[in-house]
Parts: sequence; C-alpha cells; structure tokens
Amino acid sequence: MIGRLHHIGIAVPDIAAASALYRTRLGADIGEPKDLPEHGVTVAFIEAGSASLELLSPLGPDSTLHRFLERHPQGGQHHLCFEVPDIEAAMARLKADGATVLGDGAPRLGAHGLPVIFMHPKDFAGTLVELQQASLEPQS
Ligand SMILES: CC[C@@H](C(=O)O)C(=O)SCCNC(=O)CCNC(=O)[C@H](O)C(C)(C)COP(=O)(O)OP(=O)(O)OC[C@H]1O[C@@H](n2cnc3c(N)ncnc32)[C@H](O)[C@@H]1OP(=O)(O)O
Ligand SMILES: [Co+2]
Repeated sequence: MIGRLHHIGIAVPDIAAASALYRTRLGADIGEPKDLPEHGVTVAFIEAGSASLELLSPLGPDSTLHRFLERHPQGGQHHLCFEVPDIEAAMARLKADGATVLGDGAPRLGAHGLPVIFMHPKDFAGTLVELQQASLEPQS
C-alpha cells in the first residue's frame, strides 16, 4: 500500500532560525516558508533526494504544534509522510484494521495540494503517520 517516504515533518519553535541552521550547517536548499492556516502551521521544505524535510512551526493559538513543543521545547521529529496511490482505499484498510484516522476522518488537502490523512501515534507504535495521495486522482 505505502509507496515512497514523501517527507519527514520536523516541528520547530522558530522556522526562520531552524532554516538558517539547516542552510548554514548543512548547505540545505530551503523553500520559502508558507502559512497554512487550515493546518495551523507554517511550513518550509528542504529537498533531500527522493524525500524531503518539512520544517513546521505553529500558526495561530489553536495549532496542535503548541502541545508538541510543550513536550519538546527545542523541537523534534514530528511525523512521517508516506505516499499512497489511493487515499480512500488506504483509509478503508486502516479503519478495518482498527486504526484511528485523525480529524473528522476525511482527507484534507495538504501542503502540496494533495489529499492527506493522519493516523494516531497510538496506532503506529508511537509515530504520527501521515499518508498523502500521490496524485490528485487516485491510482489503482
Ligand atoms: C503542512 C500540512 C501537512 C502536510 O501536507 O504535510 C502537515 O504535515 S500538517 C502537520 C500538523 N498537523 C497534524 O499533526 C495533524 C495530526 N495531529 C493531531 O491530530 C495531533 O497532533 C495528535 C497526534 C492527535 C496529538 O495531539 P495532542 O494535542 O498533542 O494530543 P495529546 O497531547 O493528548 O497527545 C496524545 C498522545 O500522543 C502523543 N503525541 C502527540 N503528538 C505526537 C507526535 N507528533 N508523535 C508521536 N507522539 C505524539 C503524546 O505524547 C501523547 O502520548 P501519551 O502521553 O503517551 O498519551
Ligand atoms: Co506533513
């Protein structure tokens, strides 16, 4: 079911400071930060071969990242995002296996304008897993 690892989400308290670190210390090529109010985050992507890093900082008082950063004040690895060909089929399989799809249980458009869902860390041995449909139309 899962395809390539699309990105690793890394939550940081200050996305400008974190971007400067990756840029100066690792020579990373970082995209401009982008506010995604519908997700309560500001993101900046770092290309890293076949996958990317997604730097995330809280946007707005209700961002879920505030709780994460209370536990991890310096920031840290937040989630893994895998590509799937058909997110509805993936959701059906996960729900049938007892996994909890977070939010209202329906896919939403993520940072790349593609449908994404999240599964609770309790269902994946402590890791927050995001699935992203590889293209706008599901593939069989
Ligand atoms: C940019 C858009 C999109 C993309 O296109 O890529 C994104 O990536 S947006 C990323 C931000 N959005 C989300 O993360 C949405 C899904 N997340 C959630 O719904 C919540 O964060 C959560 C997973 C339900 C946790 O919410 P929280 O308020 O922190 O709940 P608790 O404090 O009760 O924690 C419950 C439990 O889960 C552990 N936890 C929380 N976050 C993580 C995490 N990132 N990785 C692993 N574990 C996590 C937390 O420690 C608690 O554990 P216990 O104490 O053992 O119960
Ligand atoms: Co993500």
